[in-house]
Amino acid sequence: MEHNREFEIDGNSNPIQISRLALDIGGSLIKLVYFSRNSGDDEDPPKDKVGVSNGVNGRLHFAKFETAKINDCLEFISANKLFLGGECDSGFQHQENCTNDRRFIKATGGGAYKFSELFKEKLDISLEKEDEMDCLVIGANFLLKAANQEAFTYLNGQKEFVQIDHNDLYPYLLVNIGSGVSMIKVDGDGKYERVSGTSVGGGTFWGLGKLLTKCQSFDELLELSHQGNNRAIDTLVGDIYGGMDYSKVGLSSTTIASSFGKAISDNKELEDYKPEDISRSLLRMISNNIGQISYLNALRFGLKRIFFGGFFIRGHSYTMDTIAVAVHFWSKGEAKAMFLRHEGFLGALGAFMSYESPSLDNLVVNQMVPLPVNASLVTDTNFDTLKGDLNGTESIRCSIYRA
Ligand SMILES: Nc1ncnc2c1ncn2[C@@H]1O[C@H](COP(=O)(O)OP(=O)(O)OP(=O)(O)O)[C@@H](O)[C@H]1O
Ligand SMILES: CC(C)(CO)[C@@H](O)C(=O)NCCC(=O)O
Repeated sequence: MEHNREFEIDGNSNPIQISRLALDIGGSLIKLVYFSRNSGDDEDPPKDKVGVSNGVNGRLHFAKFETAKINDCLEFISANKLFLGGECDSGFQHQENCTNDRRFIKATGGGAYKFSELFKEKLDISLEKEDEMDCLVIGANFLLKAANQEAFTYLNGQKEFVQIDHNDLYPYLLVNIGSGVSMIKVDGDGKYERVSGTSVGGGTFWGLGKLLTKCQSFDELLELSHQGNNRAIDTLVGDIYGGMDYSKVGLSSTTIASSFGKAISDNKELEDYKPEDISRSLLRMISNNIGQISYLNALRFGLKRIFFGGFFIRGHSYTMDTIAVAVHFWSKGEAKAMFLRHEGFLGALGAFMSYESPSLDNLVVNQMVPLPVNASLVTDTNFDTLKGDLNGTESIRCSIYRA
């Protein structure tokens, strides 16, 4: 059990009980959300109106694995017995008492179809499939309503949390930047339409970046972009206009006129460019493009708020800044780009929320209190297969109760 502190025997020697695991198996990453109930007496369980205990306290945990390393994920689930919850879990029973022998976990994303057999074969688990878009919307609505300090704006390096008025949440545009990008107009709980998408997304950044820079990991590529200068490769308006702005149409000399445009005229080979400059140009090109398409879709439907999720963003300042500037620029300040702390976990959370336990009519997760320790979504760490990377240490205190 040394892989993940959350599974250690606690101070009272009570094993922490894991119940309810959900997966989002995407083109690039597998996201896991699971609930561990508190081991004992540290907090009173939730009570109903007449004071009868009707729930359990615990923590929501988040972890992720590269889809290409799905065997690490299977090993993680197996080693930590994450599947013991599932249907057996009522949220109230001890797992030892569970007599149900059918094991299933909720799963969404394309991989829920692609890897269904693998889960059956290796873990004897059935994946109960939930629609990817349904899950994204459920996850986003849930976070926007239930979580403290979930949505924030990012402008000029400043992060500002946005207070969401539950009565004035809809409509909004949800832009999920995964391997590809989905744009979803959300009108309410379960009311949405996928209005657009683009194949130029996170997979494009990582895929092209890998080819062009020889980086071995996404983190390395992202890290490189910090030190790069996109002007080394991008053609700016000033490069075309002899250093001047093209002010008649509102283009300053520093605006990118053509991403990677200098590669044509420079007469250089790939090796002559610094990998950090390539990474920066690529990140800027893709973020800009997504910001612009998002704004155009918001405009189509008169939406003022655009929430961006997906693991491409990765809490990365330059990515968020570029997207926010693009939305601000194209909308002339009318539309607002907002980001979500749990960016990449929307789908997995949606799958998690879709459990219908026979003994729980309505599942409600409340008391979302981000933990001050280990709760940062912006600390970049290297991928650790058994812990999941970055958000593997993230957990949120919450309660599950019968509504
Ligand atoms: N450790 C990582 N390894 C690979 N890609 C990463 C990593 N961290 C962030 N990314 C970025 O996140 C993207 C995947 O995001 P996300 O997990 O939200 O989508 P997905 O579910 O895999 O994709 P899709 O929904 O299109 O199937 C990658 O394409 C890459 O740009
Ligand atoms: C195919 C999905 C939905 C899989 O998550 C995603 O990668 C995506 O939205 N791609 C963009 C496809 C398009 O609309 O062009």
